[in-house]
Amino acid sequence: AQPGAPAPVAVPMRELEWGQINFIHTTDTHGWHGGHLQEAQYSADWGDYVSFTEHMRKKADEKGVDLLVVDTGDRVEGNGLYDGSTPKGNYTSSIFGQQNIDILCTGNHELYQEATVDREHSITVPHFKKSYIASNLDYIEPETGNQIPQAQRYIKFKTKNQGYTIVALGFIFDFDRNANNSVVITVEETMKQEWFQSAIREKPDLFVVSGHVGLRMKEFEQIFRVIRDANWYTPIAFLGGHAHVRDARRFDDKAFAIASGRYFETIGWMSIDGIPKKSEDSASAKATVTFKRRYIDNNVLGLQHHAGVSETDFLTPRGRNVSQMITDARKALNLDHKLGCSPRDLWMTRAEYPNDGSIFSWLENEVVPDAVVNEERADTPRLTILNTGAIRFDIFKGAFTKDSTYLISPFTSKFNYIPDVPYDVAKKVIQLLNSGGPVFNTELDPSIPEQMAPSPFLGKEPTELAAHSHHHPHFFDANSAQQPLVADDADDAVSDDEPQLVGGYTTTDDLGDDGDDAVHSPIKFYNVPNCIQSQAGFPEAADPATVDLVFIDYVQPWIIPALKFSGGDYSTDNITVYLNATLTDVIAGWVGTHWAKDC
Ligand SMILES: Nc1ccn([C@@H]2O[C@H](COP(=O)(O)O)[C@@H](O)[C@H]2O)c(=O)n1
Repeated sequence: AQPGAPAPVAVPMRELEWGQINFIHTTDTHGWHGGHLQEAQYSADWGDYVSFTEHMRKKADEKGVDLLVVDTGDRVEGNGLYDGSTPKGNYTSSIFGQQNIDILCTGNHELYQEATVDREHSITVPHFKKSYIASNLDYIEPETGNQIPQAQRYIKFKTKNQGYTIVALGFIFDFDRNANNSVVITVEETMKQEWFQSAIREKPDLFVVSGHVGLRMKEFEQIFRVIRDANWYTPIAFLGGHAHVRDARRFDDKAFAIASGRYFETIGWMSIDGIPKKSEDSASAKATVTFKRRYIDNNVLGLQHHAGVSETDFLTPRGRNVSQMITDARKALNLDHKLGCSPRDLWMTRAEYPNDGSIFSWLENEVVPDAVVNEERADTPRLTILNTGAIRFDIFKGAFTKDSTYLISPFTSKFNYIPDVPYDVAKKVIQLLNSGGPVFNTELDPSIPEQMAPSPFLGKEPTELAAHSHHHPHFFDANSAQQPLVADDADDAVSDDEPQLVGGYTTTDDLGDDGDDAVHSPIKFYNVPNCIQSQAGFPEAADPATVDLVFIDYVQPWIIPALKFSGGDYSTDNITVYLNATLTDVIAGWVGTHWAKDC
């Protein structure tokens, strides 16, 4: 753990169950490789993780079983350790690269910016030459314009201890907001390609499908069906991500999937037993394959427990060195530099919106009206729209640092506007963006933020919108299977004869409700809309005739259609820059001016 991180407390634990092939899985770490410096439960850093996997590999060798370490993308964007450097990722690439990873693939956040795609291609892919898989992702070479696979399409290998043959694939969901130097081939198209058709006929003992894909999204379902049609009895292990949830899904009795949360809070564990060897067993149809899973809270106490080593023996030389690399990087980036002190906790989904404790109410009422201002248009009434997905994390009472600004909102999106829009037209846009209602009221799956958010147009889309129907602002679902950990509430106290529980993830998945390694008390959390809107510069006497319609550029694809739907005929020609600053800059500036420096 990093210096200054709070020490975790011992909690009731569920053990890991080992099988013949075991997986340790991270996903959606978003640069949190230094761990959580304000949450004891998640305070282990990437160095601790390196130590942990070294112990676990040794344990696997002693047991004569196999262990594979997997990462399924979105390693970038969301933490000062990544976003605070120039270029972004200057430190995290080498820190991440210290882990010995057997299978890894790309997430959508590795693809939003051209520079990120380039760095992935020139640093991470060659570093993990044997294990990086890009089944449906191409790279456009800047020098030649040639379209080439970002990495190998699939890998085939034999496991170290038992010699099982594995064919591993690495997908990203059908993402289409990727930078121009990358090409995402849809999963459906990919599966028609010759190499894929050969790969699924390789007759391995186990298929491993890694993917930056939510377990309930259509892509894993498609892949499962095609592999299963060609291989009736071969076990298939899916390792997914993107949805930021702990989850496990059963496809059939020989195919399971795990997703391992977000922000390096969770280390996923999946084990498979009863895998028949093709070379030895012709009756594989009869084999009973069992899958187990565990969601490990990422703190040193828990990692020591699972590794079965004492506190003094836990840190390996390599792991210790990685922790030091992180400490040095955080120092060089000045991430602990305090900008101000938050007077209270501000929650994304743990407080109702609108409410005093909601980060969105704070932005809407205090930050945006004050700090998203174009000085030349300051006297013109304005409506400013932000997608709630632009906010990535809570603010805790106390020091708000340079690091916090990136935890809250790391994106490079800036503010655009359309001037002088009739108020009667402009005011309807927010209603349209939010009119999809709560995700769980739709037939779509609740746990998939990007692809599955409902259309804000409730099936009445203007035709040009239909083509972008999965481009909706990130929608957080309050009723998803599991919830982010925060400190226990006083009123959650358990009776005297039960152990004191810490509030945290209480996951229910296709295998039941016993997946979390730490037994937690549950936490309530709430829905928030797709977008929020701030109003500023309005006259007191009456509504204005026209307003500037300001919006963060991420939501631009919906603005023109929404205006059209509201009776305003605009095109992208009417859109210009309002403020050349990111939300990160805006929040940092506001905090520096408004919050006290002593805490
Ligand atoms: N410039 C951006 C990029 C992304 N977002 C939000 O992030 C969501 C995707 O993040 P995941 O971790 O879920 O992959 C996306 O849906 C947006 O809400 C953004 O606001 N600005």
